[in-house]
Amino acid sequence: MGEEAAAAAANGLNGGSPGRAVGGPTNPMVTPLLTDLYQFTMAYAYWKAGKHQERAVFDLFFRKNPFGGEYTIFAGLEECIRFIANFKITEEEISFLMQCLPPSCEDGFFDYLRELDCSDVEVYAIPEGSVVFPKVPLLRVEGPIAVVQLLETPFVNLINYASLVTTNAARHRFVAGKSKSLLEFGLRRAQGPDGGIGASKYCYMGGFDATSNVAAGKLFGIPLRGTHSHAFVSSYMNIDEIAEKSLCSSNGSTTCEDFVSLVQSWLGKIQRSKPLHGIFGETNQSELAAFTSYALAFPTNFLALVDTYDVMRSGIPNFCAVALALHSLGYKAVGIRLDSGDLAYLSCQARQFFGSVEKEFGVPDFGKTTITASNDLNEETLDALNKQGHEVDAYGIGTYLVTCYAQAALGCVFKLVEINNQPRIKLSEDVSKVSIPCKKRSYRLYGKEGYPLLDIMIGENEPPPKVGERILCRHPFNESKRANVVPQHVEELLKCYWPGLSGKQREELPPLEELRERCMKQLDQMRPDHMRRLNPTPYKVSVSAKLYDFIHFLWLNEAPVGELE
Ligand SMILES: Nc1ncnc2c1ncn2[C@@H]1O[C@H](COP(=O)(O)OP(=O)(O)OP(=O)(O)O)[C@@H](O)[C@H]1O
Ligand SMILES: O=P(O)(O)OC[C@H]1O[C@H](OP(=O)(O)OP(=O)(O)O)[C@H](O)[C@@H]1O
Ligand SMILES: O=C(O)c1cccnc1
Ligand SMILES: [Mg+2]
Repeated sequence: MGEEAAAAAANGLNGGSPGRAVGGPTNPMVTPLLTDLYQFTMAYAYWKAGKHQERAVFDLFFRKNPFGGEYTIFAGLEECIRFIANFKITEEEISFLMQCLPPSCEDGFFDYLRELDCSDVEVYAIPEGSVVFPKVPLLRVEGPIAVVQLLETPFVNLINYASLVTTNAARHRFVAGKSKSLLEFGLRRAQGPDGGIGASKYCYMGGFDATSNVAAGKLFGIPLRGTHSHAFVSSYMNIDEIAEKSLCSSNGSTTCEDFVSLVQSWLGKIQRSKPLHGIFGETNQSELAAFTSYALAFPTNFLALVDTYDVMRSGIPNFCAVALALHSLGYKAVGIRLDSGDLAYLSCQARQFFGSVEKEFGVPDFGKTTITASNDLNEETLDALNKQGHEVDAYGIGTYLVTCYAQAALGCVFKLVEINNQPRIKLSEDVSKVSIPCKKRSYRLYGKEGYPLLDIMIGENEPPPKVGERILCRHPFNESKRANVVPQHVEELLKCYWPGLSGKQREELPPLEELRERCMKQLDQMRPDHMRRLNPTPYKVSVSAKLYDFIHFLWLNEAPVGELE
């Protein structure tokens, strides 16, 4: 740490911003060089023209909600703040940049880069974990144009996937329902290590209960959960492999010297029982060996993967034999995992079997034994299971969740909206791609029933909407779409997360648990028709009458008039 940085840390400052010191990005690959080359070439051109210190305002926003839905969850803000709080180009990186840029680039530019940090940058953002909508800035970044330009790529990178996968997780939670456990099992299928770590963090934010990813558990304190794999089951050849057979009872009062025989005697009882008789004959003994061995290792956490050989003819009766043996020693088995076949049918069959065991052997709550399902699950399969009726208590979801298979990217963009207090606009043939100019404020207006009605953007110096006061809200580009709103509650969306030299109070970065709670609460607050999977109602995003007029004035001003011959 350099002298200045050390002094800043000692004062609880980072880059001149008051508040608790902010640690570095989770991924050490997130450095100032994690940007596109053109950001550095533009920075040079700004510097060469003496324009690099001009004050610019950029908005970071997306244009369309993902997954065919009408909402998105905003995530990735903390990592952006961690990045700018520690933004410093090292001498080694400067040397590399000298090689990348043309030899004609003057040394003075590299001296400028050496001194560069984000102390003069201001970042206003919607709190992480919020429900957000297209066109409304998630971030408003102000500062000297050259440095803010360098932030474009890392900011968009840090927010795009984070928001996409959080939204994906929230959508899975919505279909699964609140009572089900959702376990993220995607690490092996994620797009590399960063994809895996990010997926675990943001799926938790979006409403998952736990992850199998141990590193994510350590980094973020996410609850860790897991079962075992088919390899564990098929690694056993027969029951004689188990050498250490003794198991102490749960209260420590007795020791069963031969747990294997106890399991076998319970299997015999299940086989001889009238109500269960006929469902199965001989079960697979190597599977029984695997389950018994696992129970000996984890008597208080016994959970078995039951589909290696045959779910109903082997896996379930073998599981029950081990679970009943554990029960006779005072333990309670956790449950089973199904990883193939018709999960609706098999979960119902398994539940029925557990119910019969409960009755037959008088084991309280055995019928409620947890059933976990996995195997290429996604929103559609969860929805199909709901429609068919099932008995699954927990889902382990990997590939479709973490790779965001249903949509490759969110498509966040970073657009210049003002320079030197002059509003700027980006035009496009496609109206939805026209940017909304000006340094703006955004508000969420709530109606009588407590639901958010719409988001409105206004010019920075316009008076904010007030509770009980009618305000005209206009579609930014469609003249005929407008509505008068009398809000019952008004929430300003952009808060100061990095004050630069403005002297404003900086919002603290809440722990992940709090972001998750915010996300759950916000989703609960939404009007149900915006949330439904099929043909959801679009949420309205609007601008004030004054901003509407200004957008269209600037549009006409900037767009050349065509000539027809
Ligand atoms: N009841 C159900 N309704 C709709 N989809 C289901 C149901 N049960 C399972 N699925 C899904 O159907 C797919 C079944 O996958 P697949 O055809 O590969 O069979 P499998 O059960 O995995 O067979 P295998 O034993 O060969 O692995 C998975 O995506 C799973 O999530
Ligand atoms: O199915 P996903 O949603 O990606 O969830 C994770 C999967 O990973 C594991 O097995 P893996 O897929 O590695 O092997 P398997 O399909 O042969 O069981 C597990 O059994 C799940 O099926
Ligand atoms: O713990 C599990 O069951 C698990 C973990 C990762 C992937 N598949 C399954
Ligand atoms: Mg699989």
